[in-house]
Amino acid sequence: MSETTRPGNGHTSANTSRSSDSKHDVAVLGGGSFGTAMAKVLCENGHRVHFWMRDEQQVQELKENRTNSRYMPDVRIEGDLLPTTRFAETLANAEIVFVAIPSKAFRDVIRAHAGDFRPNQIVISLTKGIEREGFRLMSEILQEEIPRTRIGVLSGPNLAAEIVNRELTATVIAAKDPDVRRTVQELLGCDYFRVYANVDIYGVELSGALKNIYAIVAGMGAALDLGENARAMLLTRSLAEMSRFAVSLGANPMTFMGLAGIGDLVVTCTSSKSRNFRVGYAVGKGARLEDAVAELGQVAEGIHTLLLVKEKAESVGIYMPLVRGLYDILYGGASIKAVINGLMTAVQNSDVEFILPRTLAGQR
Ligand SMILES: NC(=O)C1=CN([C@@H]2O[C@H](COP(=O)(O)OP(=O)(O)OC[C@H]3O[C@@H](n4cnc5c(N)ncnc54)[C@H](O)[C@@H]3O)[C@@H](O)[C@H]2O)C=CC1
Ligand SMILES: O=C(CO)COP(=O)(O)O
Repeated sequence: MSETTRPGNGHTSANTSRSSDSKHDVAVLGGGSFGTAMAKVLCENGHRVHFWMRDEQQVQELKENRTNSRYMPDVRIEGDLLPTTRFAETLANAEIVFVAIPSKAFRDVIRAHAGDFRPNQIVISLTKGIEREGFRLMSEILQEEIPRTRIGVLSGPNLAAEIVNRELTATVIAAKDPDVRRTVQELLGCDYFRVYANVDIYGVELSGALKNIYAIVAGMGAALDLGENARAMLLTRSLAEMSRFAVSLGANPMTFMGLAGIGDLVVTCTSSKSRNFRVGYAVGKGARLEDAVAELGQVAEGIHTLLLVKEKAESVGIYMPLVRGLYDILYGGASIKAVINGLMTAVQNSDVEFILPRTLAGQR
């Protein structure tokens, strides 16, 4: 569908989809696919967007052509956009800061510039990953590095490639502070982008990171053409496994019924627009993992998240057969066929373990 005929696209130029009358200074950190998508929504909503990235060439291209062709070819960002490589300048006037830096670099970037954040500034993580050291989520890193800011997490079924075309999308803002939730809803919400609220920061953030693992699994399943029943089984057992893990670490199980849980799992496990799905698909077709990642040229967080979750699950004793199977394929040299066979012939167990605990499922 073209931009001009899309249902959510009742407008063709900047400022016409703004949800609130007032213009705010906002910052977006990270010039990749998702930073670009969020900068575009914010510009179209009429805000002044200070857009930080490390690459001077990208900044020049955005200034001259209003495009970021490395990550979003053919997409123009209209409106009040101020791209820069100067971090302090980005934050100086921003009321709210959105961070779209991959998890591997997240702490380093925030720590290096911690002094530039102001007390009470709102800082929202858009990143769906986990830090190796201490199994920290991005909001926990923000809490440690810039504790005097007000922190939130945005997560949901949000393929950047669709958002930049104004395809109808919903997301979740998770924050304890109602003012933070309201501010994000007002700044980002418009006729193609809806923002729902949650208070379970840990559940929203963890599910965003975990679903990347299952998108790789789903990509593999698609490459092998396992069938529709298998696709439904994989998706549902992925949900069971990720919620088992997250709930045992303190998340609210109900979060998995929402957009950040099942919503994000569905979109990434069924779409070839997901980079994690594409990596799984390539490996399922016989590519080596390194080649699949190199070919992608963008971040696929699930590759790293898998290692951390496998380690964590083993250390705290959480049963995660899909994580274990994917790990054996990607890092242990196991054949996909052998892993599938192992999963299908394992002890038969409970469907919904919040109703029938796994330990009781085999008893009569
Ligand atoms: N692309 C998408 O559809 C969505 C992505 N996300 C999440 O957003 C985060 C960022 O992903 P994308 O923007 O898609 O990745 P990307 O691969 O498109 O871009 C990554 C960006 O981070 C920058 N970067 C990497 N290391 C850096 C450093 N040390 N300092 C400064 N910049 C650095 C790169 O230069 C690049 O601009 C990931 O955690 C991803 O899971 C969340 C929702 C949707
Ligand atoms: O998180 C995403 C959509 O919600 C994007 O997924 P990928 O990182 O796999 O592209």
